[in-house]
Amino acid sequence: MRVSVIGCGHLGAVHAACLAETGSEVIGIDVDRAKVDTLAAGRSPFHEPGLDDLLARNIAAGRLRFTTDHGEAAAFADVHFICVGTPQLDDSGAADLSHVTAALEELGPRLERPVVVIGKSTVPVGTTAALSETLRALAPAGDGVELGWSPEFLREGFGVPDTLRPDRIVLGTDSPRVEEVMREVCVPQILAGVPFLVTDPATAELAKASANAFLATKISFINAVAELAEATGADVHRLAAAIGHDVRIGAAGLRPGIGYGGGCLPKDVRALRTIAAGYGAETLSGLLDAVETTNEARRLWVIEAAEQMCGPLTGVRAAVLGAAFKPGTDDIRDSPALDIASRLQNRGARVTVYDPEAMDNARAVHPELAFAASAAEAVTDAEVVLHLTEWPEFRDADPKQLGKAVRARRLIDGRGGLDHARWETAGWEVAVLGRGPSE
Ligand SMILES: NC(=O)c1ccc[n+]([C@@H]2O[C@H](COP(=O)([O-])OP(=O)(O)OC[C@H]3O[C@@H](n4cnc5c(N)ncnc54)[C@H](O)[C@@H]3O)[C@@H](O)[C@H]2O)c1
Ligand SMILES: O=c1ccn([C@@H]2O[C@H](COP(=O)(O)OP(=O)(O)O[C@H]3O[C@H](CO)[C@@H](O)[C@H](O)[C@H]3O)[C@@H](O)[C@H]2O)c(=O)[nH]1
Repeated sequence: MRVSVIGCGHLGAVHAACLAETGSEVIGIDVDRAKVDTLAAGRSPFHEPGLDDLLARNIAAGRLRFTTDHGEAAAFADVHFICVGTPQLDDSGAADLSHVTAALEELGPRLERPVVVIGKSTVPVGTTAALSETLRALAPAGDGVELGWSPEFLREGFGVPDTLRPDRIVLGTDSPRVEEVMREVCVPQILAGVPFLVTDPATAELAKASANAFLATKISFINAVAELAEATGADVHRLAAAIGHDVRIGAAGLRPGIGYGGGCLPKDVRALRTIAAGYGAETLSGLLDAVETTNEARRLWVIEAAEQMCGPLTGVRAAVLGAAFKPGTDDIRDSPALDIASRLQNRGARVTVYDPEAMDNARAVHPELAFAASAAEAVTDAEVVLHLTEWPEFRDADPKQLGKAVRARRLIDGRGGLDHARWETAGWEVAVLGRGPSE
């Protein structure tokens, strides 16, 4: 099948490469010329394991190309996937749909024959219904152009395997033709046993928002329990392992720490809260308020832990290990690590950051911070070291060696995963989120 993917960022570039890998002929379109050039050269513009290989192989095989020209996509494809960004609009928390409408305004007037358009971006409930009319009115083919929504659930860092073998595919449509076309595109996944769920558009849109809200709630739940663990001498990390064995709870997404960040969970929780409040669904908006407040509280916990250890932060040299919003990516959107680094700096600390992948992105957005070329360089002369993104190289670091470089052996582990006994044996004072005073 001939498909176009409109918007080639973290979602779209992976989607385009995986569609080509599973046999579609694919054209990717983005308004960002530099991104298109990088992709066309067979390289990913961001760190996503496995994506470079897929791009290079499928471009070489002639199944995948990239352009900035929406007209080329309209002429080529029978199905178009919309993968543009839907960031937070403003302080209200609502989603900004301007990229989605711009993409449809570029594409729509060029649709002269019947085609199917499938939205994959995360959008508020009701979007498909509203935009179906807009698209039909724009397209010369009129009612022959049908819009469905199939929200995406991939995780950054696992984008390729999550797309090739997702947990499920959800399609929101009332149209048998849209369903038929989507089933054809997804044949490899369906044959592999991936559940293919067809719902009305509103249910599909809300399923995506609810999935992210649930994931965020799970993280905030364990982080809220961390508060009580700290007060009572319990260890929330061991507690999480203990309750995670219950299959009804599950261990995934139950890692306590400095909370969730990234280009999705924070904005999607706020967008759903805003929608819920708008419909008078106050139980849900209240719950999501608490989820967000808990997430924010964990960032403050780190600042307070640093103050407890070092006293007033003015002039204190702090080494921050980690800048990406999680390991496995160079994405720094709404990164808890960088937010905390900035807050420490605002309180007078002299912060040096190191991350194995996200240095360029972090430097571009946070010129106020200092950056080091390695963990060893970052901790040199530090009076406190903060572990804020759990990259394997930090877990494997030798506390004895690092201890020789610092001015004071103080560690705040905001993510867990470090062998605290090993650090303590090497003479470090260790503060761990959610570990009570008895240890
Ligand atoms: N990042 C993820 O892991 C992920 C996973 C599931 C869903 N989503 C959702 O997917 C959507 C995209 O997220 P992302 O992380 O890929 O964002 P992104 O910012 O990485 O990529 C969006 C891309 O769209 C391009 N674009 C904007 N307007 C365009 C237009 N009119 N025509 C063509 N291209 C245009 C931008 O230049 C950019 O490259 C969002 O709704 C997000 O919530 C993201
Ligand atoms: O137990 C956990 C799991 C995650 N996190 C944090 O939560 C954030 C989000 O992590 P994750 O869900 O792995 O990352 P994303 O790549 O942002 O993926 C989420 O957002 C995507 C965009 O909507 C969805 O498609 C995915 O299903 C959903 O997991 C990160 O800051 C993590 O550090 C925790 O603190 N504890």
